[in-house]
Amino acid sequence: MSEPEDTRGGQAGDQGKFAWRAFFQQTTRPLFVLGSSRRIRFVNAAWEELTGQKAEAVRGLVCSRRRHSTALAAALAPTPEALAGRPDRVRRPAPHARPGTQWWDIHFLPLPSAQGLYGWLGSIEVIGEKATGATRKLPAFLAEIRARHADAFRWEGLEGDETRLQLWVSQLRHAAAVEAPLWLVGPAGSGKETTARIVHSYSPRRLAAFVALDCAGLQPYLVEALLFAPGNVLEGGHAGTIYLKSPQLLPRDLQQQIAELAQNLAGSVRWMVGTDRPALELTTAGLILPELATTLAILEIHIPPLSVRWPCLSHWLQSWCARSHVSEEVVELLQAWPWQRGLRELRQVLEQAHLRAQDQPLQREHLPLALRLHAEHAPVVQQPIPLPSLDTILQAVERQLIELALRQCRYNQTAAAERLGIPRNRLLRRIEALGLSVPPETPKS
Ligand SMILES: Nc1ncnc2c1ncn2[C@@H]1O[C@H](COP(=O)(O)OP(=O)(O)OP(=O)(O)O)[C@@H](O)[C@H]1O
Repeated sequence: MSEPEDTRGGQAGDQGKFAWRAFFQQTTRPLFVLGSSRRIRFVNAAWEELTGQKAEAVRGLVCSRRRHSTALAAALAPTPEALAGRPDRVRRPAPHARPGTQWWDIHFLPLPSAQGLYGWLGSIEVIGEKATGATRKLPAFLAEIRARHADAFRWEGLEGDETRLQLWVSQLRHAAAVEAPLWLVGPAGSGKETTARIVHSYSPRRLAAFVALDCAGLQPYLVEALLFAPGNVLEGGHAGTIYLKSPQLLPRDLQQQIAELAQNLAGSVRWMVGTDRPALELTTAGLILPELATTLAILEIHIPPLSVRWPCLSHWLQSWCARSHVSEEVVELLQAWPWQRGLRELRQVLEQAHLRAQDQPLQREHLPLALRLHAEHAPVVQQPIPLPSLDTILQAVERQLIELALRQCRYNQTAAAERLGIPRNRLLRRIEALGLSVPPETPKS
């Protein structure tokens, strides 16, 4: 086979060349030919149809899986086996060139020539359903369940008058409007996953599923299977958002695979992550692979501490125990507790209190004993001790010194004045001013 002159293969002068191109153009299977430098030499009409890309636009594109390769170039890159001159087959997530196709099975056929390896013929078989989750039609009952579920995840659960809350919600609203991966940072139980669900339910992918993978609770091989094995959560185009909880606990090779997957799937699924520390800190500590951080920590948003989220209390009460108001006293008790397990602990306490109250208004006695005792023994804010005036202190010191000097000198005033280093007249004036009563001089024994 001689080298084609253009990617569509239409204008060759030589009849031999034209024959294979015509054949390739007629087949409905998407085909492409890479030259020995892995550049695209030819694509057929079915390939253009599949990818939505024109032959002219991709001619010369180097197909490799380097870090800065486009998703399309990475998807078409020959496998190591094919590079070694052997036929090979690989399944890869379809790039986002055209929404819909989820997986590509690519067969690489090395093309020998008199000078060595001419390049590769690639043939693509599309696996999986068409249409992204956003456009896919759901059965009515599923759509209804999903809509009801989405109702539980609304901005109202986050909003409040506090400036910090408003700023936070405006960052999240921005995150909902864009496609970039979102990295949420906050301690355990602070509401990272719930926040991610809220952002998802306002995003363009809200009709598709929110898939949460708990990398702390699942064995790494299960996380790998859920993402990469046949029947994984990405197949079928149902997933709109993948949420990874604590990916820093995954082995580094799996983190690398996820980074590559996220790069390849950019545009067809949204990635969100929840960790207890910022991505940079986890990367510096060697817990998160830099590739994963640079791929997924595009928007990093921190969950505000519970102490500034109290304006949301009535909303939480409403969603957890169908009640929107509690007395000031109960609110004060709640605010005094440290809530080390965050909103998860608060939710448990309020749900239990609600059960104890049996539909009566929530009172102090419905709260757990530990919480009530804590409030009673909470350190009382100390009032500053009032200080005596400087004159009072100086006079007290002066009085003690004069009395001491007089006692030591057996109440001889002349000797006491000398001991104090002041004239006798001055000592007499000070004795009078301080109202000291001086006994008569005692004789030497
Ligand atoms: N805005 C909210 N409105 C109502 N409930 C919430 C909200 N945020 C969090 N919660 C509740 O608080 C609990 C903890 O939330 P979530 O699981 O989202 O926290 P997390 O930070 O992801 O926790 P972890 O890191 O331990 O997984 C859950 O029961 C959740 O329902």
